[in-house]
Amino acid sequence: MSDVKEQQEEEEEKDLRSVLVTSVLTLEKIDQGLYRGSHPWVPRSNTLFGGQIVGQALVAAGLTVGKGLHAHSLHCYFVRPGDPRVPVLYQVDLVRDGRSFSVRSVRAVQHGLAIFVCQASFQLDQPSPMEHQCCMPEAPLPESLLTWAELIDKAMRDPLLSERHRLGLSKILAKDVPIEIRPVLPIDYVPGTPLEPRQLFWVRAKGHIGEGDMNMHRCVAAYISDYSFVRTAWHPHVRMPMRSMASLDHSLWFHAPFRADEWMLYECESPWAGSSRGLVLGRLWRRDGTLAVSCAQEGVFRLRQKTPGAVPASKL
Ligand SMILES: CCCC(=O)SCCNC(=O)CCNC(=O)[C@H](O)C(C)(C)COP(=O)(O)OP(=O)(O)OC[C@H]1O[C@@H](n2cnc3c(N)ncnc32)[C@H](O)[C@@H]1OP(=O)(O)O
Repeated sequence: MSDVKEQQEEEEEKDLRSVLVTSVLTLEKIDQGLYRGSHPWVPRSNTLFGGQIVGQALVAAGLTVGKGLHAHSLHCYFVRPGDPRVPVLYQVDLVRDGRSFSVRSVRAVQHGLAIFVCQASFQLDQPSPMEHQCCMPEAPLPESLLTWAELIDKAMRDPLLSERHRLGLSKILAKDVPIEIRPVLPIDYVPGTPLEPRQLFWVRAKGHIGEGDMNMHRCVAAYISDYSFVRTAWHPHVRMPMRSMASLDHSLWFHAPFRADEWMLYECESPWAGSSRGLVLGRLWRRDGTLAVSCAQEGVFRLRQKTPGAVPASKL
């Protein structure tokens, strides 16, 4: 094969690789245990996407552990909104290296202040006869479902949709998110329709990641796991006007190997909301029914108090 053709093929292969791996989760090394991350995608809130910070922090921690160690859990707090105008610095503290486990503490900093802190633990592969898991919920296969974008496109063709909602949906469509979603349960295209505090959707990274490093698939899953997660707690309350919503913390446990560029079923459920907070629990399933990842997150929801005049007449 000629050099030019080989180079061309290499370039094409590179283009097919997920942008999550080639840019979002590629960190620049500044010094020992110090890394810099950039943000190719910024949500409409104009603060940094929590999943990106979690994913990048896990990449930074993983760069400091020995070969053969894989992330099995991490526990994070989002303490300040991230500023999309400047990069994020990740400072990794090598807390302990034991025979089986290595623990790292990561502090994400902008403008000299912590925006995020987390602890991550890595383990050498240690098979054990003690094994069990619960069952994957039943769901139609992803190939039989419409994508989120197709569903929104369909909703936008509804002649009864108001101009305001049409504009909102077109903004969602315009977002170039590096993940693909196929909802199993109905989603709230039209704001104001209360739903169960539950979500079920197939999800995978856009593009090809390949077998690669198991830690990279875990970092991609960390990114994906924050997408649309916390709003599960908001589903039954959408009629209450909201001033702001943000994730406060995020925890992940990795159970079995998986590929983040292959379809996984994301099961999200909110068992509780109160005190301006909502708790969401999640499970990422491999399509063969293996439980790959468990997650938990609490979010803060600041609602506008209804004025006494807003009480419906039927309740007076
Ligand atoms: C939703 C998609 C999922 C995501 O990815 S979200 C992105 C990841 N998460 C984040 O960026 C959250 C980062 N963390 C934070 O911003 C703060 O920790 C968080 C959650 C706001 C809590 O902070 P606080 O302790 O309240 O901090 P603060 O005093 O600086 O206030 C921040 C804003 O909240 C307001 N606030 C605080 N207590 C309040 C209250 N009781 N009632 C109404 N408003 C209240 C406060 O005025 C301030 O508002 P503003 O920003 O000045 O407009």
